[in-house]
Amino acid sequence: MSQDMTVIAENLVWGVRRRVIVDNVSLTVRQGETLGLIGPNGSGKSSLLRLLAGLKRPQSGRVEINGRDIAGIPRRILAQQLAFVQQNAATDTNVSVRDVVRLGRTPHRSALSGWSGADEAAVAKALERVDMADRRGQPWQTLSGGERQRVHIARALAQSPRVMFLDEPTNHLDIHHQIEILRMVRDLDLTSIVALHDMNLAAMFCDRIVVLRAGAIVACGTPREVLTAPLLRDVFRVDAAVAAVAGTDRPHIRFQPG
Ligand SMILES: Nc1ncnc2c1ncn2[C@@H]1O[C@H](COP(=O)(O)OP(=O)(O)OP(=O)(O)O)[C@@H](O)[C@H]1O
Repeated sequence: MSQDMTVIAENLVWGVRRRVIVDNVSLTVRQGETLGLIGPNGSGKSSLLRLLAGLKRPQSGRVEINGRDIAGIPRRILAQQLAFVQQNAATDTNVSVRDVVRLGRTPHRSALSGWSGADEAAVAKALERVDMADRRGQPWQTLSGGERQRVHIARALAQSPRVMFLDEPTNHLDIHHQIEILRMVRDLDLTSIVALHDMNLAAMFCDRIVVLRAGAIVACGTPREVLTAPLLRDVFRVDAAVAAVAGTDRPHIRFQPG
């Protein structure tokens, strides 16, 4: 199998009754790239992520990963390649942190194989990466919101995916962990698509940014190309001063009270 984990969406359309929620979206996410998805509340970021990950079927259009239409890939095979970190995902059974992260190994195990050294190593490394190794025995229900979020990210990492989808992964996280998680996502050797509200974080960590409004792409490019004062006014209805961060080609946004 080729190792090229390019994600290609062609003319995706999805809606509910007469309302179009994802409106003819086409995009390409290159192997190894970190793509940011930004847009106002309700602009369709989560819906688009779910279509791209094969968790929802488009009404028309298609998604191709590694050159294959994902509609034709069995769920288990897809889960060996894609991981999804949901917004406010719930885990409501009586389990420990380690148990939650172990679930990430499920797609790689067969009914006959026992828990292997490789499984154990993947879980240990994932817990380490999100700074939760010393909490592995703690009951899930007792974790704080940010700790739960980090454990869900660890579960996705334990899945050893080639493509990772993250829906507002920095929600609930303190600033240190916001930066650490996004730095890790950027530096991992995988293709990632991240819905984010914080545009300065998107500017810092994404290779390219797609801007959604009412389900349609209104801009796509590098943070410098996309995050301009006119776009922020037009799409997000805020006044902002955008400056280049010294020594980089990345913008920094300073929002201005009206
Ligand atoms: N199953 C559904 N039935 C009805 N409406 C839906 C459904 N799923 C999504 N929507 C609507 O589609 C729109 C887009 O939702 P989505 O969650 O994709 O937006 P979002 O950009 O991720 O929003 P946010 O920034 O608030 O998380 C919203 O107005 C939502 O209410």
